[in-house]
Amino acid sequence: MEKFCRDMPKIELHAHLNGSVSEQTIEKLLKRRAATSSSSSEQHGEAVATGCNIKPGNDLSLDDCFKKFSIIHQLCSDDESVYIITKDVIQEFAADNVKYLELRTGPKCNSTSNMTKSSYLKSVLQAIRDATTVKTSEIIVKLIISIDRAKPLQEAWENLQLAKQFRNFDVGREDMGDVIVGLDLSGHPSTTDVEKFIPVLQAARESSFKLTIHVSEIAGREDECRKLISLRPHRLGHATNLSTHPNQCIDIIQKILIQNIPLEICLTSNLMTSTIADLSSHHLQYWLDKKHQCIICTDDKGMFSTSLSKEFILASTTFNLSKEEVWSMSRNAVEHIFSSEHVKEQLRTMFATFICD
Ligand SMILES: CNc1ncnc2c1ncn2[C@@H]1O[C@H](COP(=O)(O)O)[C@@H](O)[C@H]1O
Ligand SMILES: [Zn+2]
Repeated sequence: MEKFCRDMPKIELHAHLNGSVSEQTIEKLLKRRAATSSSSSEQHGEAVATGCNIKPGNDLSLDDCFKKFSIIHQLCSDDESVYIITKDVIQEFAADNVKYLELRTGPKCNSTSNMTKSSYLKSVLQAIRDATTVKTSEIIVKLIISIDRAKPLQEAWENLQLAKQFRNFDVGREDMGDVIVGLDLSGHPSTTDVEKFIPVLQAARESSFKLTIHVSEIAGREDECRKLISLRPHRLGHATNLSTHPNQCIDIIQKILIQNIPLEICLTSNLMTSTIADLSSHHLQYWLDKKHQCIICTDDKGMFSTSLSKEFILASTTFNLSKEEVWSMSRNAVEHIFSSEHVKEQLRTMFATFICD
């Protein structure tokens, strides 16, 4: 099964750029910083001492996880490092037989390095172009712009503006349509007052962007989830706590089922952030029993030392899935990508002609 999961073509639809940075790339960035600056040695020390990877078995909280994000953000605070991490992340997904990747990130600025949100985004897009236009590349990469729920509303409007401005940036694959395909709402789930973002998400929808929203990653977020689902998002991230108290959330569960909104499932992430007690109680089983569309994803492969193959292996061992079931979960993700019918058709053909034993 392990070989099968590694060899099988895969579709990754929930991967945060900065959370996907591998240990090797972090080493590379630390060396680069050490070579180019002497004043930031404190930052190196902090990053190295804390370690950017969360090791299995640690008693972690989402707070720890978000502290680590801010360390990675400090390390990737100039255009060149943003370019490096994007290229590396794409190559690592490609090496894991990911054939289509929807990477997501929130544009950032840094006055010390003169990085603007716009230059950040350009660096990401140039790296997508350079990583995917080499002859050996078989991966198609699209971008989703993240709105951080912990940041001010103004930032969300700026992100939408940037998404519109750069949606058809030339990444050398005109036949594949726009490179920016959607918007995401994510960030620390304990921050409240997410309703304020609804008009931005609505406007994004009206501009033909697809929407994916992190919902119910922690308990007690049913009311906000109800409001966000009324936007009719195209996919949902996590939805961890809905099935834990199905009676209180039955209306939400019904909506997800009736509107057929696929769920992006991130097993290791949920386990490591302790938002589930253990894998056997993971909500994937609940939704599979209802024959609902679930997409296996990594969330933050660097942060959680995982890969998409590892997530499929974990799903198959935890929930006793056969090779056929694993294959069809991977194949069916094609139907939920944010790209055009033309791209879907290419991926359908790729799956149909792939020989996997
Ligand atoms: C673990 N569960 C999670 N829940 C919510 N938001 C998460 C997340 N994992 C990652 N992010 C969001 O993605 C950002 C890092 O990527 P970018 O800097 O945008 O590339 C984090 O700062 C957070 O806002
Ligand atoms: Zn996420």
